[in-house]
Amino acid sequence: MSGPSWRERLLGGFKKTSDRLVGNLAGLGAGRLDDATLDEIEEALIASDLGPATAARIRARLADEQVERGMEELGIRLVVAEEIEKVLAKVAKPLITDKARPQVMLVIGVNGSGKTTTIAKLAAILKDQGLKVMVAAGDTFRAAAIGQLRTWAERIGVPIVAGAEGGDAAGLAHEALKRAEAEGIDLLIVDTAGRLQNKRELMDELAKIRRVLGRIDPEAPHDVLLVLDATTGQNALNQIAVFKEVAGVTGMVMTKLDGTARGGVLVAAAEQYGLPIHAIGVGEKVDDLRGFDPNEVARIIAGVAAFNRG
Ligand SMILES: Nc1nc2c(ncn2[C@@H]2O[C@H](COP(=O)(O)OP(=O)(O)OP(=O)(O)O)[C@@H](O)[C@H]2O)c(=O)[nH]1
Repeated sequence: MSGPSWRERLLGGFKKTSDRLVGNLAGLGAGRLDDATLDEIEEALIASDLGPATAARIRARLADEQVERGMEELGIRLVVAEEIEKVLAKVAKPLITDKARPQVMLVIGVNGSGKTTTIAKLAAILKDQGLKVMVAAGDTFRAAAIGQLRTWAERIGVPIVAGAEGGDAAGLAHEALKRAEAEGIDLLIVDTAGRLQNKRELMDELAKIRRVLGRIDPEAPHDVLLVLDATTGQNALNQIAVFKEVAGVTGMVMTKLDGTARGGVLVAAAEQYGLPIHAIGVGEKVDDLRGFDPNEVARIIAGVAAFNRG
């Protein structure tokens, strides 16, 4: 084995986030934690994209603990880590892949969020675990999206169902599920178009795909996975609201947590929506997508990964 470990990648991936949070908190704990200082801490946490609710809770906890003089910066960060962990622990849920045969997973998200790459990563990981995986190029809106998924499918060695650009996505999903059933596939992952600028069209298209799949298997799709690009910050949070409304999201994957200072948005998304977060992406390689340990990620974000608990 060569290359950095997952932990090293995780540390690298959240470095900017962590640096930003630590930078925002720098020097704030040197004096007494009076109201003005607590306000500053709360603002620093919000500036780090953690979301207002988490920031307010951390403020309240610091105030509650009757922290008198000289609360060290490190002490504050340990509290921050604990609170982040609590938020993440509620949503960090592995993807369950034994719901049905074939299990149908609809993958949604705006163009560029990392949808295709995430489908490829998931397909590769689950194939490695011994599942028979098939992908369907349901983003018929763009020829490039179809081509990109095809390239990935060939590289990973999983079957793909794809049609022509501009084809009917629901028809394609139907054909894919029929084939998946006939070929004894365990998991069918269906890509979709993510045209958020036209909410009505997107809603109609996703509803049609669901309807068509449901005709073959009333339980399908078993999962509706939303892929979010962490670098878009607040915009990613808005996307959750829209996709929840149009598609009944069952879980999320957050990508591009590497090289962005916006990793706090993972916490804000968890806090605000409480939807399961199945995996996070910290790079472009297959191995860069995984489920996560809330304690580990919280400590990395808060910049206390090197310190023991307690
Ligand atoms: N750094 C980094 N890049 C990522 C990650 N996930 C995806 N990408 C990159 O983001 C870009 C967009 O990813 P795609 O998978 O093509 O996104 P998409 O949502 O399918 O976009 P369309 O194909 O345009 O619909 C690609 O260059 C990916 O390699 C990640 O976790 N980290």
